[in-house]
Amino acid sequence: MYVIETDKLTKYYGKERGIIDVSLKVEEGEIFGFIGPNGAGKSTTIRTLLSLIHPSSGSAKIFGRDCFKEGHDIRKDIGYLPSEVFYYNNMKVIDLLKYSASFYNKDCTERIHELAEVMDLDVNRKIDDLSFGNKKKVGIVQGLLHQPKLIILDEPTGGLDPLMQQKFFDLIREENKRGATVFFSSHILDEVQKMCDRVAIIKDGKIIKTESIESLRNDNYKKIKVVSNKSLDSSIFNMDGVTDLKSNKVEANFMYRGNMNKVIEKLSTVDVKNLLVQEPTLEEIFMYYYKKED
Ligand SMILES: Nc1ncnc2c1ncn2[C@@H]1O[C@H](COP(=O)(O)OP(=O)(O)OP(=O)(O)O)[C@@H](O)[C@H]1O
Repeated sequence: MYVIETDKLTKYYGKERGIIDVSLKVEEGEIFGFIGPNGAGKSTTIRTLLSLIHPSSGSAKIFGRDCFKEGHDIRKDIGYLPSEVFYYNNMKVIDLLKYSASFYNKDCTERIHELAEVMDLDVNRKIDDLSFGNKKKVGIVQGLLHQPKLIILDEPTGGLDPLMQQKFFDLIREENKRGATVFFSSHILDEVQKMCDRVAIIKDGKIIKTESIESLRNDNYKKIKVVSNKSLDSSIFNMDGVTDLKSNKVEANFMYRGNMNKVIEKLSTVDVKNLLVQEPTLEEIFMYYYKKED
């Protein structure tokens, strides 16, 4: 059984595209990244999973149960951290957290204080008096206080300083070790790379790739630079697997995905002065997928 399973999940806002045919499978215990630029459909997918909005078509299950029929029950085992948090400002932090805890059939008091300590949050202050970052911390404690089985994070780190981001990531890793599955939406590649086992890339409402971070890195294209001692006919590199070929009289730069021996064969006709084969950065890998689908 998958913790999250969607099949061709589609949401239109009137005529406006939200998401189209989003099919995802998230396994128990994974930290699953969901990455895409602004407007790609990350929040729409999450809000649909949480049955905060209804899909136009397709299905979604969490813990094997239908999100739309059983949303109310399922949510008790989900910790959700929205990208923006809004509160009744004249409440004290502790009162808000106790109120949130009252939705669950367990005593969360100890966990509230543990989390507040880790996140360096003064629970006796009024929400009104908190900075944006501190309000975000309230959201984090609120999302985790009931020790959820599934944690859904929508762009969670906005507003947190680097130290707090680090503490937050450590906290999420601990929750994951405890057994929680994590669905982590972000447009920040670096944090996805550090945190996640697998990642789905979403663009213009559609999933364009689902892959482990490791194989995204390993099975991907290489950046190749060839410098020749003599003038170089770069058209020899017009072959399957080569993209972005740029050249001048003695130099060729290109991306290559395929059997390296084929490149070496071509190089045997060149008087090579220098050869550079580089792994692309994760950023370049993502840009490659975004561009390829245009
Ligand atoms: N309430 C709404 N009414 C109309 N269109 C909407 C609504 N909410 C989202 N959309 C549209 O749906 C698409 C997906 O938006 P969504 O907010 O899910 O993207 P996102 O990947 O979460 O982006 P961001 O990182 O900017 O939050 C966008 O084109 C957006 O304009």
